[in-house]
Amino acid sequence: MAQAQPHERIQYIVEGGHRLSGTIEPSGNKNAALPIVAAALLTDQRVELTNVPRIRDIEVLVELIQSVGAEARWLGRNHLEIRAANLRPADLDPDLCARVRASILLAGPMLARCGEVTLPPPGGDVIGRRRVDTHFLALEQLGAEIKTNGHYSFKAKQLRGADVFLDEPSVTATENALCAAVYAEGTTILRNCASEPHVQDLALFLNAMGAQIEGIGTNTMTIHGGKKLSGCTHRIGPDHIEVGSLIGLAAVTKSEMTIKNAGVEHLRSTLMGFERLGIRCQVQGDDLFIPADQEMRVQADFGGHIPTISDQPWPAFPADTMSIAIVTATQCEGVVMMFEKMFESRMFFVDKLIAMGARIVLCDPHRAIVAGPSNMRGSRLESPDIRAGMAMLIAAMCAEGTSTINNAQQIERGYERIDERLNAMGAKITRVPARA
Ligand SMILES: CC(=O)N[C@H]1[C@@H](OP(=O)(O)OP(=O)(O)OC[C@H]2O[C@@H](n3ccc(=O)[nH]c3=O)[C@H](O)[C@@H]2O)O[C@H](CO)[C@@H](O)[C@@H]1O
Ligand SMILES: C=C(OP(=O)(O)O)C(=O)O
Repeated sequence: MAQAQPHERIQYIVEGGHRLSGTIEPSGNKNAALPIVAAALLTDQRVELTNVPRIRDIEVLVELIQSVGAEARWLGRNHLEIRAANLRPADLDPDLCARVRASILLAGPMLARCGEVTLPPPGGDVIGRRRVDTHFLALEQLGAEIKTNGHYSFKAKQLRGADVFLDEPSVTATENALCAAVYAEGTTILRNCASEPHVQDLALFLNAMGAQIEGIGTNTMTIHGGKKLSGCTHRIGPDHIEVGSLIGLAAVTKSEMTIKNAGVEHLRSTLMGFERLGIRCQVQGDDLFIPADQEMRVQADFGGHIPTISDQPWPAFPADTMSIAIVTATQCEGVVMMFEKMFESRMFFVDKLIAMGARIVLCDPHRAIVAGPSNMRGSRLESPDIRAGMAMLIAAMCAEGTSTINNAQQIERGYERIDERLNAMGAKITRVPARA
């Protein structure tokens, strides 16, 4: 089983120029599974989760919940059982917390169950400043006292419902606020909240546990708190970011691909973004069929003007699909502006694509102009974050020659057995573990 161990460094050696064909199913959504695993701490009863992606971020979070007293065991490859009968607000391992952004998601559930928790700062992708202010704003208004001294200490004698207006629709802050609000006495209204598919999935999970959350999928949720939460079984929804990655990959390698159970209800903005690059997918029930013969021509705006693909909070084009859209655009005819509005360092990886032959001007940290198509050459690459790493893998697969991607354990933070699953469709990726 290709599963990186903590501290293990992974290298991918990728032979470019192979077409893929076949059927693939996306894994469960990483960013849904993470808050849901954390939210399983809200009940002392047994929770069963299926379709859990077996990725590094989940393994780390499972270790973290075990360290505060939860029992967790894998019943199958993607089937996780959690029982948090006895929780203690123990010290959390700073190294583990620093490995994932999701460690911050323990704040809401631990505060609810134990009345206190101290968290070392979270980690996650280094793609720009990762604010925690919105988490503090929401939890404070729900009754928490927060002290920061290198670590973040949260305490609450009694969480109470409140009318909370978030200063920005932060995904993980909305998730922490939801977990605290379902436990709080009284009604909470969360305004300007995030509504990504993973936020929706968490809210559906909490409702399955007995919570009463209204407005799921909108930017105002009302939570009638204080209900006794019980155990439940929940299936994690498909990862729309992985689906977007597969669309880009199929298009640039001229592959015919069917993505089974793609979760098409959450793909409108993604499909619209790729359509701007001349890539069209056919929706067949809940499957997505990607034909091999794509137009791959940038669709100009009315009047022949250069179009833009920009990300924004849901339901707009997802920030985590931006790096994939950039690498895909290098293979499309025409000029397009890529506008990353949310993170200030996410675009820096384009220098690696430029070294491979891509024609990209990085105008500033947020905007890049891509002119295609370019012939890409195999290269030595270093993956800085999950999505840039996936973008590099895609570039390597359409390049002439062989590429080496170092730091590929970053890719495995978010994509389960991606080498095996792509090789099964005709890719040539060799995974080489190397001790740090
Ligand atoms: C574990 C997890 O779920 N991680 C996801 C979560 O991170 P996370 O919850 O950390 O991201 P946030 O939603 O808090 O914010 C992401 C970035 O966007 C900025 N921002 C946010 C809202 C807004 O209206 N304007 C704006 O500029 C924030 O200041 C921040 O720089 O959501 C991000 C945005 O979808 C994703 O990239 C991450 O994969
Ligand atoms: C930025 C991401 O993840 P995280 O927030 O966990 O770093 C991502 O999934 O692209």
